[in-house]
Amino acid sequence: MWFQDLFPPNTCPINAKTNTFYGIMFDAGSTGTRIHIYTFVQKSPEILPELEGEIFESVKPGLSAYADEPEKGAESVKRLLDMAIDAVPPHLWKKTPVVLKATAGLRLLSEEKAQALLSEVKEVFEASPFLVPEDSVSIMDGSYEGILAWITVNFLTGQLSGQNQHTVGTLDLGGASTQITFLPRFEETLKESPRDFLTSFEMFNSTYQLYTHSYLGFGLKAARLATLGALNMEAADGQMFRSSCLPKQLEAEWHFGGVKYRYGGNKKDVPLWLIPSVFVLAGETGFKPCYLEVLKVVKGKLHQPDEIRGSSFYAFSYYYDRAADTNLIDYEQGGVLEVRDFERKAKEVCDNMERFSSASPFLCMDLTYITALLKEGFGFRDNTLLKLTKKVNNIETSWTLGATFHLLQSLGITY
Ligand SMILES: O=c1[nH]cnc2c1ncn2[C@@H]1O[C@H](COP(=O)(O)OP(=O)(O)O)[C@@H](O)[C@H]1O
Ligand SMILES: [Ca+2]
Repeated sequence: MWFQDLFPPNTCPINAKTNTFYGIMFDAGSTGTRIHIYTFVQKSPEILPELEGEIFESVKPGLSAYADEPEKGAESVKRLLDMAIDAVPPHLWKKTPVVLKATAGLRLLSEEKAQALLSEVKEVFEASPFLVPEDSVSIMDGSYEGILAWITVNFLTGQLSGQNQHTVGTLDLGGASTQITFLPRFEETLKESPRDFLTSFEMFNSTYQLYTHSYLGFGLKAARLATLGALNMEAADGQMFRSSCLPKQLEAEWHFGGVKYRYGGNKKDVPLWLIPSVFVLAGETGFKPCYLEVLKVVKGKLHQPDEIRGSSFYAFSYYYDRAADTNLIDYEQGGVLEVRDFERKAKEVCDNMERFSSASPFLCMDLTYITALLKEGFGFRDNTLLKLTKKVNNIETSWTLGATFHLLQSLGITY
Protein backbone atom coordinates (compact mmCIF):
# COMPACT_ATOMS: atom_id res chain seq x y z
CA MET A 1 0.00 0.00 0.00
CA TRP A 2 1.22 3.51 -0.71
CA PHE A 3 0.93 6.58 1.36
CA GLN A 4 1.25 9.86 -0.47
CA ASP A 5 4.00 12.20 0.68
CA LEU A 6 4.05 10.89 4.23
CA PHE A 7 7.77 10.51 3.63
CA PRO A 8 8.70 13.13 1.01
CA PRO A 9 11.10 11.17 -1.27
CA ASN A 10 13.89 13.74 -1.28
CA THR A 11 14.23 13.73 2.48
CA CYS A 12 14.90 10.05 2.94
CA PRO A 13 18.25 9.83 4.73
CA ILE A 14 18.67 6.13 4.50
CA ASN A 15 20.48 5.41 1.29
CA ALA A 16 20.40 1.73 1.98
CA LYS A 17 18.79 -0.54 -0.56
CA THR A 18 15.60 -2.12 0.81
CA ASN A 19 14.97 -0.40 4.08
CA THR A 20 12.61 -2.02 6.61
CA PHE A 21 11.42 -0.25 9.71
CA TYR A 22 8.83 -0.86 12.42
CA GLY A 23 6.38 1.03 14.63
CA ILE A 24 4.82 -0.36 17.84
CA MET A 25 1.45 1.13 18.84
CA PHE A 26 -0.46 -0.04 21.95
CA ASP A 27 -4.22 0.46 22.17
CA ALA A 28 -5.12 0.56 25.88
CA GLY A 29 -8.87 0.06 25.45
CA SER A 30 -11.46 -0.14 28.22
CA THR A 31 -12.02 -3.86 27.68
CA GLY A 32 -8.56 -4.93 26.59
CA THR A 33 -5.01 -3.90 25.69
CA ARG A 34 -3.77 -4.55 22.14
CA ILE A 35 -0.35 -4.35 20.49
CA HIS A 36 0.03 -3.48 16.81
CA ILE A 37 3.53 -4.00 15.37
CA TYR A 38 3.56 -2.43 11.91
CA THR A 39 6.24 -3.24 9.30
CA PHE A 40 7.12 -0.64 6.67
CA VAL A 41 9.37 -1.34 3.67
CA GLN A 42 11.15 1.24 1.54
CA LYS A 43 12.38 -0.50 -1.60
CA SER A 44 14.70 2.35 -2.53
CA PRO A 45 15.34 5.90 -1.23
CA GLU A 46 13.46 7.64 -4.02
CA ILE A 47 10.21 5.70 -3.67
CA LEU A 48 7.74 5.84 -0.82
CA PRO A 49 7.74 3.26 1.98
CA GLU A 50 4.93 0.76 1.91
CA LEU A 51 2.98 -0.72 4.81
CA GLU A 52 3.97 -4.34 4.52
CA GLY A 53 2.18 -5.97 7.45
CA GLU A 54 1.01 -5.99 11.03
CA ILE A 55 1.44 -8.28 14.02
CA PHE A 56 -1.63 -7.94 16.25
CA GLU A 57 -2.27 -9.41 19.68
CA SER A 58 -4.66 -8.49 22.49
CA VAL A 59 -5.10 -9.29 26.18
CA LYS A 60 -8.06 -8.82 28.54
CA PRO A 61 -8.96 -7.08 30.75
CA GLY A 62 -8.03 -3.49 29.91
CA LEU A 63 -5.72 -1.28 32.02
CA SER A 64 -8.63 0.30 33.94
CA ALA A 65 -9.35 -3.08 35.54
CA TYR A 66 -5.97 -2.68 37.31
CA ALA A 67 -6.93 0.72 38.73
CA ASP A 68 -5.77 -0.37 42.22
CA GLU A 69 -2.77 -2.45 41.13
CA PRO A 70 -0.94 -0.46 38.44
CA GLU A 71 2.15 -2.70 38.43
CA LYS A 72 -0.02 -5.66 37.35
CA GLY A 73 -1.54 -3.49 34.64
CA ALA A 74 1.94 -2.65 33.37
CA GLU A 75 2.81 -6.35 33.54
CA SER A 76 0.02 -7.11 31.02
CA VAL A 77 1.59 -4.56 28.67
CA LYS A 78 5.07 -6.05 29.18
CA ARG A 79 3.85 -9.51 28.15
CA LEU A 80 2.67 -8.02 24.85
CA LEU A 81 5.86 -5.96 24.41
CA ASP A 82 7.93 -9.15 24.75
CA MET A 83 6.30 -10.23 21.46
CA ALA A 84 7.90 -7.22 19.78
CA ILE A 85 11.34 -8.31 21.03
CA ASP A 86 10.91 -11.43 18.90
CA ALA A 87 9.26 -9.68 15.95
CA VAL A 88 11.71 -6.77 15.43
CA PRO A 89 15.34 -7.54 14.43
CA PRO A 90 17.71 -6.47 17.26
CA HIS A 91 19.67 -4.02 15.11
CA LEU A 92 16.45 -2.04 14.57
CA TRP A 93 15.26 -1.95 18.21
CA LYS A 94 16.78 1.46 18.91
CA LYS A 95 15.06 2.97 15.87
CA THR A 96 11.65 1.37 16.58
CA PRO A 97 9.34 3.69 18.52
CA VAL A 98 6.95 2.23 21.10
CA VAL A 99 3.87 4.25 22.11
CA LEU A 100 0.76 3.51 24.19
CA LYS A 101 -2.42 5.53 23.92
CA ALA A 102 -5.24 4.90 26.39
CA THR A 103 -8.86 5.57 25.47
CA ALA A 104 -12.12 5.93 27.38
CA GLY A 105 -11.41 3.32 30.03
CA LEU A 106 -8.74 5.57 31.55
CA ARG A 107 -10.73 8.74 30.85
CA LEU A 108 -13.34 7.34 33.28
CA LEU A 109 -10.75 6.70 36.02
CA SER A 110 -9.60 9.32 38.54
CA GLU A 111 -6.62 11.39 37.35
CA GLU A 112 -4.25 9.95 39.92
CA LYS A 113 -5.20 6.28 39.24
CA ALA A 114 -4.86 6.82 35.50
CA GLN A 115 -1.48 8.51 35.96
CA ALA A 116 -0.26 5.70 38.24
CA LEU A 117 -1.03 3.16 35.52
CA LEU A 118 0.60 5.26 32.79
CA SER A 119 3.81 5.82 34.74
CA GLU A 120 4.16 2.08 35.44
CA VAL A 121 3.75 1.44 31.71
CA LYS A 122 6.34 4.14 30.93
CA GLU A 123 8.84 2.28 33.16
CA VAL A 124 8.21 -0.92 31.20
CA PHE A 125 8.92 0.99 27.98
CA GLU A 126 12.08 2.63 29.43
CA ALA A 127 13.36 -0.83 30.45
CA SER A 128 12.85 -2.12 26.91
CA PRO A 129 15.44 -1.83 24.07
CA PHE A 130 13.06 0.25 21.92
CA LEU A 131 12.97 3.96 21.13
CA VAL A 132 10.77 5.62 23.79
CA PRO A 133 9.56 9.02 22.47
CA GLU A 134 8.84 11.94 24.82
CA ASP A 135 5.04 11.48 25.14
CA SER A 136 5.17 7.73 24.61
CA VAL A 137 2.41 6.97 27.15
CA SER A 138 -0.77 9.08 27.28
CA ILE A 139 -4.57 9.21 27.33
CA MET A 140 -5.66 10.04 23.80
CA ASP A 141 -8.05 12.89 23.07
CA GLY A 142 -11.40 11.46 21.87
CA SER A 143 -11.36 13.62 18.72
CA TYR A 144 -8.08 12.05 17.65
CA GLU A 145 -9.50 8.58 18.34
CA GLY A 146 -12.22 9.21 15.74
CA ILE A 147 -9.95 10.99 13.23
CA LEU A 148 -7.15 8.42 13.38
CA ALA A 149 -9.61 5.52 12.83
CA TRP A 150 -11.00 7.44 9.84
CA ILE A 151 -7.44 7.79 8.47
CA THR A 152 -6.79 4.06 8.97
CA VAL A 153 -9.94 2.96 7.14
CA ASN A 154 -9.66 5.48 4.29
CA PHE A 155 -5.95 4.78 3.87
CA LEU A 156 -6.50 1.00 3.77
CA THR A 157 -9.37 1.34 1.28
CA GLY A 158 -7.15 3.56 -0.91
CA GLN A 159 -9.30 6.68 -0.53
CA LEU A 160 -6.42 8.88 0.63
CA SER A 161 -4.29 8.47 -2.47
CA GLY A 162 -5.17 9.98 -5.81
CA GLN A 163 -7.67 12.74 -6.34
CA ASN A 164 -10.93 10.84 -6.56
CA GLN A 165 -11.29 10.95 -2.84
CA HIS A 166 -14.58 9.29 -2.12
CA THR A 167 -13.94 8.80 1.58
CA VAL A 168 -16.14 6.76 3.94
CA GLY A 169 -17.39 7.63 7.39
CA THR A 170 -16.43 5.52 10.40
CA LEU A 171 -18.40 4.29 13.44
CA ASP A 172 -16.43 2.83 16.36
CA LEU A 173 -18.37 1.34 19.31
CA GLY A 174 -15.99 0.83 22.22
CA GLY A 175 -16.71 -0.35 25.73
CA ALA A 176 -16.73 3.10 27.33
CA SER A 177 -17.08 5.54 24.41
CA THR A 178 -18.35 5.59 20.84
CA GLN A 179 -16.96 7.63 17.91
CA ILE A 180 -18.60 8.92 14.71
CA THR A 181 -16.37 10.50 12.04
CA PHE A 182 -16.92 11.61 8.42
CA LEU A 183 -15.76 14.20 5.88
CA PRO A 184 -18.69 16.66 5.50
CA ARG A 185 -19.68 17.29 1.89
CA PHE A 186 -22.24 20.01 2.54
CA GLU A 187 -21.60 23.55 3.75
CA GLU A 188 -24.78 23.16 5.82
CA THR A 189 -23.12 20.47 7.98
CA LEU A 190 -20.19 22.76 8.74
CA LYS A 191 -22.61 25.54 9.71
CA GLU A 192 -24.99 23.56 11.91
CA SER A 193 -22.50 21.28 13.71
CA PRO A 194 -21.22 22.17 17.19
CA ARG A 195 -17.83 23.87 16.91
CA ASP A 196 -15.87 21.18 18.76
CA PHE A 197 -17.24 18.51 16.41
CA LEU A 198 -15.23 19.94 13.50
CA THR A 199 -11.49 19.29 13.51
CA SER A 200 -9.07 19.91 10.69
CA PHE A 201 -5.76 18.13 10.46
CA GLU A 202 -2.93 17.78 8.01
CA MET A 203 -1.84 14.38 6.72
CA PHE A 204 -0.51 12.97 3.46
CA ASN A 205 -0.01 16.55 2.32
CA SER A 206 -3.73 17.30 2.45
CA THR A 207 -5.82 19.15 4.98
CA TYR A 208 -9.04 17.46 6.01
CA GLN A 209 -11.83 19.18 7.92
CA LEU A 210 -13.60 16.27 9.56
CA TYR A 211 -16.77 15.99 11.61
CA THR A 212 -15.86 13.81 14.61
CA HIS A 213 -17.03 13.27 18.17
CA SER A 214 -16.27 10.75 20.91
CA TYR A 215 -19.27 10.26 23.23
CA LEU A 216 -17.87 9.26 26.62
CA GLY A 217 -20.22 6.97 28.52
CA PHE A 218 -21.92 5.76 25.32
CA GLY A 219 -19.67 2.74 24.76
CA LEU A 220 -21.47 -0.59 24.94
CA LYS A 221 -20.44 -1.49 28.50
CA ALA A 222 -21.01 2.01 29.86
CA ALA A 223 -24.43 2.03 28.13
CA ARG A 224 -25.37 -1.17 29.97
CA LEU A 225 -24.77 0.61 33.26
CA ALA A 226 -26.66 3.68 32.03
CA THR A 227 -29.61 1.49 30.95
CA LEU A 228 -29.58 -0.17 34.38
CA GLY A 229 -29.43 3.28 35.95
CA ALA A 230 -26.09 2.42 37.56
CA LEU A 231 -23.64 4.55 35.56
CA ASN A 232 -23.35 7.47 37.95
CA MET A 233 -23.78 5.58 41.18
CA GLU A 234 -20.91 6.11 43.56
CA ALA A 235 -20.71 2.85 45.46
CA ALA A 236 -23.03 0.73 43.39
CA ASP A 237 -21.67 -2.21 45.36
CA GLY A 238 -24.41 -4.54 46.52
CA GLN A 239 -27.37 -2.63 45.04
CA MET A 240 -29.56 -4.71 42.70
CA PHE A 241 -30.30 -3.27 39.24
CA ARG A 242 -33.12 -4.77 37.14
CA SER A 243 -34.02 -4.41 33.45
CA SER A 244 -36.62 -5.73 31.00
CA CYS A 245 -33.69 -6.26 28.61
CA LEU A 246 -32.34 -9.10 30.76
CA PRO A 247 -33.59 -12.71 31.07
CA LYS A 248 -36.36 -12.82 33.74
CA GLN A 249 -34.62 -15.37 35.94
CA LEU A 250 -31.17 -13.75 35.78
CA GLU A 251 -29.41 -12.77 39.03
CA ALA A 252 -25.71 -11.99 38.54
CA GLU A 253 -22.86 -9.62 39.34
CA TRP A 254 -20.30 -7.89 37.13
CA HIS A 255 -17.14 -5.84 37.51
CA PHE A 256 -16.46 -2.82 35.26
CA GLY A 257 -13.98 -0.03 35.88
CA GLY A 258 -13.11 -1.51 39.25
CA VAL A 259 -16.70 -1.45 40.61
CA LYS A 260 -18.91 -4.50 41.36
CA TYR A 261 -22.52 -4.32 40.11
CA ARG A 262 -25.42 -6.73 40.88
CA TYR A 263 -28.10 -7.01 38.16
CA GLY A 264 -31.02 -9.20 37.08
CA GLY A 265 -34.21 -9.65 35.12
CA ASN A 266 -37.73 -8.44 36.00
CA LYS A 267 -38.92 -11.40 38.00
CA LYS A 268 -41.51 -9.66 40.15
CA ASP A 269 -44.11 -7.04 39.21
CA VAL A 270 -42.82 -3.83 40.71
CA PRO A 271 -43.85 -0.53 39.05
CA LEU A 272 -41.00 0.89 37.00
CA TRP A 273 -41.21 4.53 35.78
CA LEU A 274 -39.42 4.39 32.40
CA ILE A 275 -40.10 7.80 30.87
CA PRO A 276 -42.57 10.37 32.29
CA SER A 277 -45.54 9.48 30.10
CA VAL A 278 -45.06 5.73 30.22
CA PHE A 279 -45.91 3.51 33.16
CA VAL A 280 -44.97 -0.10 32.40
CA LEU A 281 -45.46 -2.97 34.80
CA ALA A 282 -41.91 -4.19 35.32
CA GLY A 283 -42.90 -7.82 34.94
CA GLU A 284 -42.49 -7.28 31.20
CA THR A 285 -39.43 -8.57 29.43
CA GLY A 286 -38.76 -8.20 25.69
CA PHE A 287 -37.85 -5.78 22.91
CA LYS A 288 -40.61 -3.20 23.43
CA PRO A 289 -40.01 -2.46 27.13
CA CYS A 290 -36.25 -2.83 26.59
CA TYR A 291 -36.26 -0.28 23.75
CA LEU A 292 -38.00 2.20 26.05
CA GLU A 293 -35.27 1.67 28.65
CA VAL A 294 -32.35 2.19 26.28
CA LEU A 295 -34.15 5.17 24.71
CA LYS A 296 -33.65 7.01 28.02
CA VAL A 297 -29.88 6.68 27.45
CA VAL A 298 -29.72 8.05 23.89
CA LYS A 299 -32.85 10.15 23.17
CA GLY A 300 -31.84 13.74 22.58
CA LYS A 301 -28.31 13.15 23.84
CA LEU A 302 -26.38 13.00 20.54
CA HIS A 303 -25.97 15.45 17.67
CA GLN A 304 -27.75 14.36 14.46
CA PRO A 305 -26.00 15.68 11.33
CA ASP A 306 -28.60 15.58 8.52
CA GLU A 307 -25.95 14.83 5.94
CA ILE A 308 -25.35 11.27 7.16
CA ARG A 309 -28.92 10.01 6.71
CA GLY A 310 -28.17 8.63 3.30
CA SER A 311 -24.46 7.87 3.44
CA SER A 312 -23.01 4.47 4.24
CA PHE A 313 -20.43 4.02 6.99
CA TYR A 314 -17.78 1.56 8.06
CA ALA A 315 -18.61 0.16 11.50
CA PHE A 316 -16.31 -1.83 13.76
CA SER A 317 -15.41 -2.86 17.35
CA TYR A 318 -18.62 -3.85 19.20
CA TYR A 319 -20.82 -3.16 16.13
CA TYR A 320 -18.78 -5.91 14.46
CA ASP A 321 -18.60 -8.23 17.48
CA ARG A 322 -22.37 -8.25 18.16
CA ALA A 323 -23.23 -8.66 14.46
CA ALA A 324 -20.80 -11.59 14.24
CA ASP A 325 -22.03 -13.10 17.55
CA THR A 326 -25.55 -13.26 16.11
CA ASN A 327 -24.48 -14.46 12.64
CA LEU A 328 -25.62 -11.23 10.97
CA ILE A 329 -22.16 -11.28 9.31
CA ASP A 330 -19.37 -13.82 8.82
CA TYR A 331 -16.95 -13.66 11.78
CA GLU A 332 -13.85 -13.60 9.54
CA GLN A 333 -15.09 -11.67 6.47
CA GLY A 334 -17.52 -9.24 8.08
CA GLY A 335 -20.33 -8.07 5.80
CA VAL A 336 -22.73 -5.29 4.79
CA LEU A 337 -25.90 -4.66 6.82
CA GLU A 338 -28.75 -2.21 6.94
CA VAL A 339 -29.52 -0.53 10.26
CA ARG A 340 -32.85 -2.38 10.28
CA ASP A 341 -30.97 -5.73 10.42
CA PHE A 342 -29.77 -4.87 13.93
CA GLU A 343 -33.35 -4.01 14.97
CA ARG A 344 -34.74 -7.24 13.52
CA LYS A 345 -32.08 -9.28 15.36
CA ALA A 346 -32.70 -7.37 18.60
CA LYS A 347 -36.43 -8.25 18.40
CA GLU A 348 -35.63 -11.90 17.70
CA VAL A 349 -33.25 -12.14 20.69
CA CYS A 350 -35.25 -10.05 23.18
CA ASP A 351 -38.55 -11.81 22.45
CA ASN A 352 -37.02 -15.31 22.57
CA MET A 353 -34.45 -15.03 25.35
CA GLU A 354 -34.75 -18.65 26.36
CA ARG A 355 -33.44 -19.58 22.89
CA PHE A 356 -30.32 -17.47 23.41
CA SER A 357 -29.52 -18.65 26.94
CA SER A 358 -26.02 -19.80 25.92
CA ALA A 359 -25.07 -16.30 24.73
CA SER A 360 -24.24 -13.33 26.97
CA PRO A 361 -27.28 -12.30 29.11
CA PHE A 362 -26.69 -8.76 27.79
CA LEU A 363 -27.16 -9.75 24.12
CA CYS A 364 -30.73 -8.38 23.96
CA MET A 365 -29.71 -5.15 25.73
CA ASP A 366 -26.62 -4.71 23.51
CA LEU A 367 -28.47 -5.19 20.21
CA THR A 368 -31.31 -2.95 21.37
CA TYR A 369 -28.82 -0.29 22.45
CA ILE A 370 -27.01 -0.47 19.07
CA THR A 371 -30.40 -0.04 17.32
CA ALA A 372 -31.38 2.96 19.45
CA LEU A 373 -27.88 4.50 19.18
CA LEU A 374 -27.93 4.33 15.37
CA LYS A 375 -31.57 5.37 14.83
CA GLU A 376 -32.50 7.68 17.72
CA GLY A 377 -28.93 8.64 18.57
CA PHE A 378 -27.21 9.48 15.29
CA GLY A 379 -30.42 9.61 13.22
CA PHE A 380 -29.54 6.97 10.62
CA ARG A 381 -32.38 5.57 8.50
CA ASP A 382 -33.55 1.94 8.59
CA ASN A 383 -31.97 1.36 5.18
CA THR A 384 -28.63 3.07 5.90
CA LEU A 385 -25.84 0.71 4.84
CA LEU A 386 -23.16 -0.29 7.33
CA LYS A 387 -19.98 -2.04 6.20
CA LEU A 388 -18.90 -4.15 9.16
CA THR A 389 -15.21 -4.88 9.05
CA LYS A 390 -12.47 -5.94 11.42
CA LYS A 391 -9.59 -5.96 8.92
CA VAL A 392 -8.87 -4.41 5.53
CA ASN A 393 -6.00 -6.01 3.54
CA ASN A 394 -5.30 -8.04 6.69
CA ILE A 395 -4.69 -4.88 8.75
CA GLU A 396 -6.92 -4.17 11.81
CA THR A 397 -9.40 -1.33 11.31
CA SER A 398 -8.30 0.56 14.38
CA TRP A 399 -7.13 4.14 15.12
CA THR A 400 -3.65 2.68 15.78
CA LEU A 401 -2.45 2.68 12.15
CA GLY A 402 -3.42 6.34 11.74
CA ALA A 403 -1.66 7.06 15.03
CA THR A 404 1.48 5.28 13.80
CA PHE A 405 1.59 7.31 10.58
CA HIS A 406 1.31 10.45 12.70
CA LEU A 407 4.04 9.17 15.05
CA LEU A 408 6.51 8.29 12.30
CA GLN A 409 5.87 11.64 10.63
CA SER A 410 6.36 13.57 13.88
CA LEU A 411 9.50 11.59 14.76
CA GLY A 412 10.83 11.99 11.25
CA ILE A 413 11.82 8.33 11.41
CA THR A 414 12.58 8.67 7.75
CA TYR A 415 12.96 12.45 8.34
O1 LIG B 1 -8.01 -3.33 17.08
C1 LIG B 1 -9.00 -4.03 17.32
N1 LIG B 1 -9.21 -5.19 16.65
C2 LIG B 1 -10.30 -5.98 16.89
N2 LIG B 1 -11.27 -5.69 17.78
C3 LIG B 1 -11.12 -4.53 18.48
C4 LIG B 1 -10.01 -3.66 18.30
N3 LIG B 1 -10.18 -2.59 19.15
C5 LIG B 1 -11.34 -2.80 19.83
N4 LIG B 1 -11.91 -3.97 19.43
C6 LIG B 1 -13.16 -4.53 19.91
O2 LIG B 1 -13.98 -3.49 20.43
C7 LIG B 1 -14.38 -3.82 21.76
C8 LIG B 1 -14.43 -2.61 22.69
O3 LIG B 1 -13.42 -1.70 22.39
P1 LIG B 1 -12.40 -1.07 23.50
O4 LIG B 1 -12.04 -2.08 24.53
O5 LIG B 1 -11.31 -0.51 22.66
O6 LIG B 1 -13.26 0.07 24.23
P2 LIG B 1 -12.92 1.67 24.23
O7 LIG B 1 -12.61 2.03 22.79
O8 LIG B 1 -14.15 2.33 24.79
O9 LIG B 1 -11.71 1.86 25.09
C9 LIG B 1 -13.36 -4.80 22.25
O10 LIG B 1 -14.03 -5.72 23.08
C10 LIG B 1 -12.88 -5.50 21.02
O11 LIG B 1 -13.64 -6.69 20.77
CA1 LIG C 1 -11.23 1.24 21.19
